[in-house]
Amino acid sequence: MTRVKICGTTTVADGMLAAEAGADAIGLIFAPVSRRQVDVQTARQISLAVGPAVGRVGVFLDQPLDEVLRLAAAARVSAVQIHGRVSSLYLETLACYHPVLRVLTPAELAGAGAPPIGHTLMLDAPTPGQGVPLDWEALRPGFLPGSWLAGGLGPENVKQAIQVLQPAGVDAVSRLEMAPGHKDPARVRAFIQAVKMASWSATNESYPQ
Ligand SMILES: O=C(O)c1ccccc1N[C@@H]1O[C@H](COP(=O)(O)O)[C@@H](O)[C@H]1O
Repeated sequence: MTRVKICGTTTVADGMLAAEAGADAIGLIFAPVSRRQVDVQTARQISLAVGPAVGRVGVFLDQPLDEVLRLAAAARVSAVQIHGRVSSLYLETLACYHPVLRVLTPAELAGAGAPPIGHTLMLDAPTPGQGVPLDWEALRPGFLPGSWLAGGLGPENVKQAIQVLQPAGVDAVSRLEMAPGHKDPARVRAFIQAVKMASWSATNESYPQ
């Protein structure tokens, strides 16, 4: 079953929207460059509102390890998503505290081996959060089992992405919004439904009739 994360959550209402629509996780973006950056007090309120059954993924880009740990703890996240160039020690240290969703670009994937314990890989565009899809067919040879997929996913194309790559999870934001940081409820619901239908089809079509 492909998991689904709805990212760029900036309000309790949008967090509850995703949770009630069946999202497995929501993303709370702390990267200062993001138009969807959420303050840590609001993030904690969102985490507490959606409750323990929904993953809360803190999203970071080019931020010091101590800042990541401080924000992650204060916001009550259940995992951290790390973009950008960081050392192995940075990632190993972080994995002592939180499950790590390590984001790689297609170019970085070429040289990456299987992730260490506590890490899950996610493929995303070089500039995240822009709604630009990756070339899924080109990714197919090197896409590691258990990896997640992001980049330009929406209700209209996620079924094809799942059919091509069978990702363990999918993650989206741009194509689910009315404005940066503000979700379109109908598109969020349609995206989650499309993921679940595509995942169900892929599972059941593989069984011998
Ligand atoms: O969305 C952002 O502003 C952002 C900023 C910095 C790091 C990550 C960001 N978002 C991530 O981008 C992908 C999905 O993007 P899209 O659907 O193509 O718009 C997802 O991993 C978000 O966590």
